[in-house]
Amino acid sequence: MSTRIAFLKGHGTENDFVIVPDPENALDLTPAAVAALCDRRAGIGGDGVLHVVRSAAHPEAAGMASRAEWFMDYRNGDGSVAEMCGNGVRVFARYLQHAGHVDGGDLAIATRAGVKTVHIAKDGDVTVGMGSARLPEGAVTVSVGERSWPARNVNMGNPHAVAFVDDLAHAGDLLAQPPFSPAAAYPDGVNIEFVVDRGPRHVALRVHERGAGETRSCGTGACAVAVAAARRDGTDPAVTGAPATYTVDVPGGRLVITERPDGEIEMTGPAVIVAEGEFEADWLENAAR
Ligand SMILES: N[C@@H](CCC[C@H](N)C(=O)O)C(=O)O
Repeated sequence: MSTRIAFLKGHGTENDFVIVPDPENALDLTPAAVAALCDRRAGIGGDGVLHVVRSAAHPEAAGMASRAEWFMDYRNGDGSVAEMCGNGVRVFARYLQHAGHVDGGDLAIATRAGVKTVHIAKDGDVTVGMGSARLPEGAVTVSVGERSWPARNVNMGNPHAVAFVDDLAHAGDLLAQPPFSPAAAYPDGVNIEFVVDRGPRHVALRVHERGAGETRSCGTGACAVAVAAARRDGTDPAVTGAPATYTVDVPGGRLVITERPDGEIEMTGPAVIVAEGEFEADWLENAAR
């Protein structure tokens, strides 16, 4: 019998992840292995993998080890690497609590987009200090079928294009990557959010995630949407001097995003562990061939 490898399954607003605890970074999680784990028919199924590694044991995170014991080595469902995952970091924190590595309250988690501060509240929600957004200049256009929309380029550590539309149905089938231009705006690909208004400082989105297709939620995407909406609505905290809070409905639930005048963004939402189990190392090796 081959070695058995522990995993958990979790989600944040139905953005779902296979969680692979690997404190000493001993597993060879190739892109093909990640894709096999995330396969919804032949694997465990998920939008991505949360590879849980001690920062000191990972070459990309060793420099953050003094500030954050754990590194979220995030992979998209197609096996590609991403800089950051907003829903993932909440679920990662929930896993650390579930496994007894941390109590509730405040902790820090290393990501490829830097160290993120996390607060696990007694009521169950998790709040993440997401850092600040970058807003690269330049017009961007996204298309679905015959329709095109101007989009705002927002970088939350990972790249986003935010398009305000009249009706989320106009976004059509988001399984395939919607075309965008100019290509040079996003040399490494992009996550695309389509957004409608629901009320004052209340919006709803659908998203095509780079490396995963249409998902039920995207935390960094919700932050990018709140930032774009604040610039559109004249509530940019850097201009008004007051925080701007947006409620962002996603197909899988609701996230609340606050941007402060200093640019810092906080995201609050649920994080749930739904199952835990084991898979055979041999299965993964064969599936990843
Ligand atoms: N679902 C995530 C984002 C995951 C990474 C993204 N697909 C990318 O490639 O940048 C979130 O909640 O932020």
